[in-house]
This record gives sequence, C-alpha cells and structure tokens, in this order.
Amino acid sequence: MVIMETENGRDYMNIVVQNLGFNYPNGKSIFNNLNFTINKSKVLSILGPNGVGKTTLLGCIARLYLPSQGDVFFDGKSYLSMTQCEIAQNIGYVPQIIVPAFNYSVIDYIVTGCAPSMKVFQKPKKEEYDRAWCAVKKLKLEHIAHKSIMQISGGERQQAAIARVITQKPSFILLDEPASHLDMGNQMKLLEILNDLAQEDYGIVMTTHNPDHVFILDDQVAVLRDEGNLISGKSRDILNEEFLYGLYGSKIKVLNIKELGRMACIAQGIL
Ligand SMILES: Nc1ncnc2c1ncn2[C@@H]1O[C@H](COP(=O)(O)OP(=O)(O)OP(=O)(O)O)[C@@H](O)[C@H]1O
Repeated sequence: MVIMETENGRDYMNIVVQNLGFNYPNGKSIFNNLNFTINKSKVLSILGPNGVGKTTLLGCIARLYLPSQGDVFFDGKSYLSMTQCEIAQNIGYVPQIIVPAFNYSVIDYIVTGCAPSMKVFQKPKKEEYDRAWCAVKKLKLEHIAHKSIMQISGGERQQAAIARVITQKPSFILLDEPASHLDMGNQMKLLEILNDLAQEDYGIVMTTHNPDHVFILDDQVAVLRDEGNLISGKSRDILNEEFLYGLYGSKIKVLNIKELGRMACIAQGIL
C-alpha cells in the first residue's frame, strides 16, 4: 500500500520505499525488507558503518539499481512504470565521486543539470544559463565558474555537482556523502544550503559518516545496520550514546550544548 501523507488537507509528493531488498549479481545480499518514506520539505540523513549498503540504497532510490525485492514509489507511482526521463525530472542524484565525461568549464558542466527538461540535442540557452548562474551564486562558486571542471579540486568538484543538481530542479535531491571532500567551513555552508532547500520544499536525502551533521540538521535519520535492517525516526530520538556505540563500536558522547541550542556528539578519543 502506498501512503500519501496529508498536511493541512493537501496531498503532497513523497517517495515510498516498500519491502526493498537488494542483492549484487554475485549473490551478495546487502539489505532486505526496508520500509520508509521520504517526504518533501525534510532532510533525511542516512547513517551506517562502512560497507553496510548506504550507497547501494541511494542507488536504488535514484533508480540506478533495480531492487531484487520490493519497489520504490514516487508520488504513488512504481518506478517500474516511469521512464528514465520522468525519474530524472523528479529525482536528482549527486554521487560520491564525480567523474565528468568531458572537459567542460564548470558553468557548462552545471548547465547540463537542465538536460532532463530539454529536448534531445537542444543546446542550453539564456534561460538555462540563468538557472545555472543562480545555483553558482547560491554555492558562491563564481571564482571557479570559468575554470575547467578537470582542473579544480575534489571539494570544488563536489560543490559544482551540487550546483548542477540544484539547476536540475528535481523534487527530491539525493546526495552520497556530499561533505566528504569539504573543509569545515564548506561543510557548514553545505548543511545550510541543504536546510534552505528543504525549506524551499525540496526533499533531501544524504548519506553521511558524521552523526554531528545529523544533529545540526535536527531532522530525520535512517540508520542502516550490519544485519541489513534499518531504523528511522527523529535524530534526537534515535542517536543516543548506547545506540552509537552499538553502531560504530566506539564511545561517542552525546551532549546537549546549551550555548549552541542543539545536541552534539564528540568521539571520546583514544582510551
Ligand atoms: N558491484 C558490486 N558487486 C558486489 N558487491 C558490491 C558491489 N559494490 C559494492 N559491493 C559491496 O556491497 C556492500 C555495500 O556497499 P556500499 O558502497 O553500498 O556501502 P556503503 O555503506 O555506502 O559504504 P561506505 O560507507 O564505505 O561508502 C559492500 O560490502 C561492498 O563491498
């Protein structure tokens, strides 16, 4: 059954993951029977130890992989009944490692985000470039906009890929470890942008290895565990010290920092 959630009497779009299971062709089972809903105007963070299947799960939600079991529904429609173009118009994906196909300038790479809403072989015009420049300004990337995408750093490339997905204007944006190459300042800028995008009605899903980022966003979390199952809910209801120790096998303090007005977590360090 697909649940259409209602807020103020109005149905709104969601992605429903239903009984989802995935095995790689070598037979390796990654997860089974996952059930959760991704809502617009929210940030859902996916946490879990290395190798547990976060990227694979995001790949199933982006429809890069077909599930071995269950299905994913967008706005009540099974992915299997949607074309790749329909999916790309509604769901944007930023991979962990960005390997551009051509030696574009950064702005020409970002404008390719408009492709799902353009005709085949149509060249981007002023309207599409205006969209791309809007995203460049949002991420403050003006200083690299005319550089070659091949000649910028990993962190700059990660930010260019985020600008590209914003240019795409999908309803949902999926990001695989979007902060992995970013310095502390750019990590905070990224979280602010993701929070702003959720306020602007986008649905955001990101994988992360940093539970403190989940507390900063103070929204939904889904935790994928070694047994291939998932627990989801409000971050502050799930991420306590005992739970994080069970997840990572490491002692992590969870503190309510009054000056910050938020929960925070800090590794205890080498004992
Ligand atoms: N093409 C593949 N064929 C078989 N097994 C694979 C393939 N790609 C990944 N795996 C395995 O699937 C499991 C899940 O990988 P995945 O990349 O989804 O994990 P992850 O949670 O995102 O990891 P990390 O946090 O280290 O990025 C891993 O054990 C990995 O070795």
